[in-house]
Order: sequence, then C-alpha cells, then structure tokens
Amino acid sequence: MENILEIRNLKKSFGGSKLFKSRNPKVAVDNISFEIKRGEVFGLVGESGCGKSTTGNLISRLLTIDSGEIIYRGKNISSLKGRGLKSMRKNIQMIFQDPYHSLNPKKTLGWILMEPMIIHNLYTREERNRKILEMLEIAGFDETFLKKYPHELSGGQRQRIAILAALMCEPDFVIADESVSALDVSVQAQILNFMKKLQRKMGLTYLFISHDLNVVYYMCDRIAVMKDGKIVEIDEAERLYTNPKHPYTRALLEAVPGRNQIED
Ligand SMILES: Nc1ncnc2c1ncn2[C@@H]1O[C@H](COP(=O)(O)OP(=O)(O)OP(=O)(O)O)[C@@H](O)[C@H]1O
Repeated sequence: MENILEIRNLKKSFGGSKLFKSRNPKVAVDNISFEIKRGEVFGLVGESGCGKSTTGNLISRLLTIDSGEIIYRGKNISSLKGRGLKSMRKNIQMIFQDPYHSLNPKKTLGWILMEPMIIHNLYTREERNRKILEMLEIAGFDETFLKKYPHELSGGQRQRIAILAALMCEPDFVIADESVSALDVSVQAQILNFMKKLQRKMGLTYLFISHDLNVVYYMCDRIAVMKDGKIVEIDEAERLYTNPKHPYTRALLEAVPGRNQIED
C-alpha cells in the first residue's frame, strides 16, 4: 500500500526567546519520523504532554513547524500557504475531543453540516442537500435533526455531528485527537464503531491520537508510542499490545486497568 503521509524529522518547540537567552524553549516534538499508509488507522499514544496534539496540529498546519518535512500524497506541505493550504485543509480534516465546544451553539445542525461545503465552494445546492441527507442516514439521524441545535443533543450525538461535519468535504485523511475522551465509556464504543464504519464507507485514513491504550488498540492497525516528544516504538497494534519491546510501552500497558475493555 502506498503512503498517504510521511513525516520526516519533524520538530517543534514552544517558548524560549532570542532576547532572554536564559528562557529555555520546551521541545514538544523532537525529531519524529513515521509514515501512514492509505486506508490505515495509525495510532499515536502516550501520556499527557508527550507531544501528541502538537504532532496532529503540525500535520494539519494549525501550527508551523520548526524543521522537518510533512509529505502528503507525495507533496511537501510543510510550508504551503494561501490557496494551496486551503485546498490541503479540505483533504486533511480534524476531529477534536470536545463536541460541546467544537459545534457552534447558535447554529442548527443543518447549517453546521452545510457550512464546510460552502467554505470550500463544493457541489451544487442539490448535491449539498443530498450529501447532508446521506450522511445523516449513515449516522442514524432522521431529517428532523437538521432543525435542532447542539444543546438538544446528547454528548454522543454531538460527537457524531462533529464527525459528519469534518467529513462533508470528503477528506481522505482525518486526524482524530482524543475524539472519545470527553464521552462516557458506554458511548465511547459507539463512536469508535461509527468512525470505523465511516472509514470503510469513505475509504478514510486516520491518525488516531489518544492517551488511552485500550482505545488505540481497538481502533488502530499500527501504533506509535510517544514519550517526551519522541517516538519510542512503532509496531502493529496486536504485536505492540501483546509483545511490547520498549520499557516505556510496557510501563504504559501495565498501567492499563483492564485490557480489551471495549467490545463491539
Ligand atoms: N501553545 C503552546 N505553548 C507552549 N507550550 C505548549 C503549547 N502547546 C503545547 N505545549 C507544550 O508542549 C508539550 C506537548 O504538548 P501536547 O499538547 O502536544 O501534548 P499531548 O501529548 O497532546 O498532551 P495532552 O493529551 O495533555 O494534550 C507540553 O509540555 C505542553 O505544555
């Protein structure tokens, strides 16, 4: 399978000042490299503060990189600007942790699903309406939901809408950053299964970021373990979960309260 994304020697620091040399910068992402194959679910796991979100934000270009390269479909997107960046953003979408804040509370769900297609100037009016209905059906919502507001939904329903909104422009690469962490455990499995269903239907590739090894194991084909800004181990999910090589991966696994908790 071809690589959809290649990360080469990516580096990012925060803080530090040329003026005040004593203030040391914090290296959040420290020279990491990995690649993700088309159609793969690639997990990035590690404790809070290890640099997972920074990595996701660098790939989606919400942050600028210090050094290294991000190769998406064979093209270096590390320093894209203007129209090139906008077009890349159509193809690489993010799903965030908190569906309470990622949906505009003043807008109806119909508007929330329509907006991304308008921003990217995609499809005719009829096609947009048809796409919204198709996506609603996949998510198990009926048309009456289009007139509802986010506060009328449960946490799980909101996250489904946030996921649908991210997919309205038919991206091929999705960065899911702690996408189920804010949800009750009982709802987490439903959302993960929903994401798997969408992946199969739309041929998506996911970078799946989570601090929760159970969740990452359940979702991912391969997993990278991150510690202090570095990747310490990358392996197929099954092998990493059952036969971890790096002591840090072992320690993370030992801290997991019960393995294989999530069931279909
Ligand atoms: N905008 C910022 N300014 C300064 N420091 C930052 C910024 N963003 C992240 N950091 C620091 O960079 C390091 C990595 O943070 P990051 O959010 O990427 O980690 P994480 O693994 O995603 O953790 P969490 O799951 O808690 O978000 C942390 O030490 C964090 O404090």
